[in-house]
Amino acid sequence: MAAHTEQLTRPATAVQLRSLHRSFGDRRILDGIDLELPAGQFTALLGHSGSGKSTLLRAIAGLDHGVAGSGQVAAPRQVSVVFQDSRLLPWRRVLDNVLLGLDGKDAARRGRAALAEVGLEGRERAWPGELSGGEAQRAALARALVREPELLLADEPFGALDALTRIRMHHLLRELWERHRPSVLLVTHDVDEAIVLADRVLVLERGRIGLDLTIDRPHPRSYREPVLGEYRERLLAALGVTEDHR
Ligand SMILES: Nc1ncnc2c1ncn2[C@@H]1O[C@H](COP(=O)(O)OP(=O)(O)OP(=O)(O)O)[C@@H](O)[C@H]1O
Repeated sequence: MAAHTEQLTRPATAVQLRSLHRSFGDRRILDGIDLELPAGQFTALLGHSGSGKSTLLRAIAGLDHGVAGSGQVAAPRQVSVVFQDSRLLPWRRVLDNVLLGLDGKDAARRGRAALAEVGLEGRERAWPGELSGGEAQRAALARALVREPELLLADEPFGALDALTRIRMHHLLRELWERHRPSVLLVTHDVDEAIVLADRVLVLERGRIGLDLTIDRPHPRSYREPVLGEYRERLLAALGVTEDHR
């Protein structure tokens, strides 16, 4: 059985993984991961398709009960997860989706404020089917943020969006992070997305963290900054992408 997720006692550290293993049948996906994510850090996780990024994220979220494995996972109690699709319930209006499971007199006001923060003021009573892909992901972000998570786990949240919407969402996510300062772990297959958004980029490789890179550049960053090219080269090399493959 997978290890139980417990609350960390050291608030300076958001996530602590010790010797994390996960397997499906006889295929070992995560092979002894040791990792610490400091509180409030924006981290991206890269890796080839099938390298185990989502498996790692689900282990941190405590969403992998029944998966074979061992090791320790410590993570905050307040965790929100955003996926590639918004997972809004189609039969509930946007605000009701954001508020799902929230109690308290203040909940509706907080939900409206969260929707305003992601640029969806006035769409509270819309049905999810009336939203564009980008708007639906905005609503998913509002639903995540209204819970004031200490840790935001995002599994390719912009993977299904067009290039322009994606860039707008990058700005939004970074802005929201600056305002709320949760720890973020963003799973992506997009090297540029990782470099522009995150202050630390991890590469998952053969079940381990193959590269742990600090991106020490001020924000906002542009894709075209030449200095980011050096980080890109290092990450692409870690992913095994050489000039010949581009
Ligand atoms: N429930 C499952 N049962 C069996 N195998 C699984 C299961 N979930 C994932 N796997 C396998 O584990 C490996 C890692 O999957 P995972 O989804 O974590 O990779 P990923 O890096 O997120 O991939 P992608 O970038 O394509 O989303 C894959 O080979 C996948 O087929």
